[in-house]
This record gives sequence, C-alpha cells and structure tokens, in this order.
Amino acid sequence: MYVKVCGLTDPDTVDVAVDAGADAVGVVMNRTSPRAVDADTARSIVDRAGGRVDTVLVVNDMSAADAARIAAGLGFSVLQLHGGYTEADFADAAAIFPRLWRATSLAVDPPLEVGAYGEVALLLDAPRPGSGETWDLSVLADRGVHGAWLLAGGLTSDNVADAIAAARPWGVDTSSGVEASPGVKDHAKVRAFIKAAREAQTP
Ligand SMILES: O=C(O)c1ccccc1N[C@@H]1O[C@H](COP(=O)(O)O)[C@@H](O)[C@H]1O
Repeated sequence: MYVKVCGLTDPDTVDVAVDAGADAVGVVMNRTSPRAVDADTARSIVDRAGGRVDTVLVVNDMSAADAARIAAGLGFSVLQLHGGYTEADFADAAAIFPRLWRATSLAVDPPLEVGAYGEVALLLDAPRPGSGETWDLSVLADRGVHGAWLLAGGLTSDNVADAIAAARPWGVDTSSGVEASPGVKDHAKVRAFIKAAREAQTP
C-alpha cells in the first residue's frame, strides 16, 4: 500500500512521515487552501525529503503549465493536478514535467482509466478536496478502477483500514485527518495513519 501524507507546511513533519514509513509527502500551493505554502517553504520540504520519498506538489487554481514549471523549479518528483484540468492541460504540463497525477472526484464522472490523460496515477477524492469529508465508496463497486490509483477524502487512522478493504486502492492519501488544526499536522496522527494503512489487509 502506497501511503501519502499531504498538506505539509514544515520540514520537520517530513522526517516524522518518512520515519513512520510514508511513501510520499504532499505540499499544497493552491492559494485558497489553509495549507498553502510559499515557494521557500515548499523548497525546504522538498530538500528535507532529500529523495527518500516522493514529493508531490498539489494545485488546482493555476494553469497546468505554470504548475509544471513550479514543480520542476522546486525539485518536486510528482505534480498532482487536482480538479478540472483537461486532457490538453495535461499535455501542456507533461511537456514540462512528465510525472503527473490526475486528481478528481466521481461527482464529475471522470474517465477512470489510469493514464487516460497521460498521468502515471489517478487519485479519487471527495468533491471538496482537502475538506476532510468522506464519500460513498460503494459507488466504486461497479466502476472497475484498476492500476495505480489512490483513494483520498476524509481518511484517518480510524477509517483507513475499512476504506482500503472497501475500495482496494493501490494507495491512500490524507491531509485533514492527520491535522491538529488546518495547516498544522499532528505528528501522532501522522504516525498512526501510516501504521494503520500499512497494516490494512486487502481482501
Ligand atoms: O488540502 C487542500 O487544501 C487541497 C486544496 C486544493 C486541492 C487539493 C487539496 N488537498 C487534497 O485533498 C486530498 C485529501 O483531503 P482530506 O484528507 O480529505 O483533507 C488530498 O489528495 C490532498 O492532496
């Protein structure tokens, strides 16, 4: 199970996540997010990761090409384009920064084939990203999502094992569920989430 902890706002939390066994840390540069960081902070998080885990830049409010330039310039390993980006937007971004994740919600009936827009992974989230809201995973049952796809949306250490059993994703992603308050990670919750996700059984 690939485990990502998103919405980091300080480098010390990188060490907590890496030591607990995370595969990726995410940084949000979406301007309206309570977790938004500036370029200097983003770079300090990427630098602290030092290649030990994937570093994922998350955006949904700038052009895909601009986001790709920022991801490349700051040394991220993945760009998560979250929301209403089109196939053409992905092509623009891929010309600059090739390792893209497509993040979307079933509420907008997206293509569910991993790679449909040239992305290397697909992330399925609640309709309001970063809200901590869960969503009805039973709607996945008939949709046949396969391959490198991540589940997100209100995941916590308490519900991640059930969510994995229900949805059988390749990976999981959380942000609100491991926070003390918006933008501030609770290190005990980060460790507990990673442990629960790692120990979860897929049926
Ligand atoms: O976290 C945000 O504020 C955010 C803003 C804009 C786009 C995506 C955002 N976060 C993504 O939301 C999911 C997890 O959310 P949560 O666990 O329900 O809080 C994750 O993919 C984040 O990258």
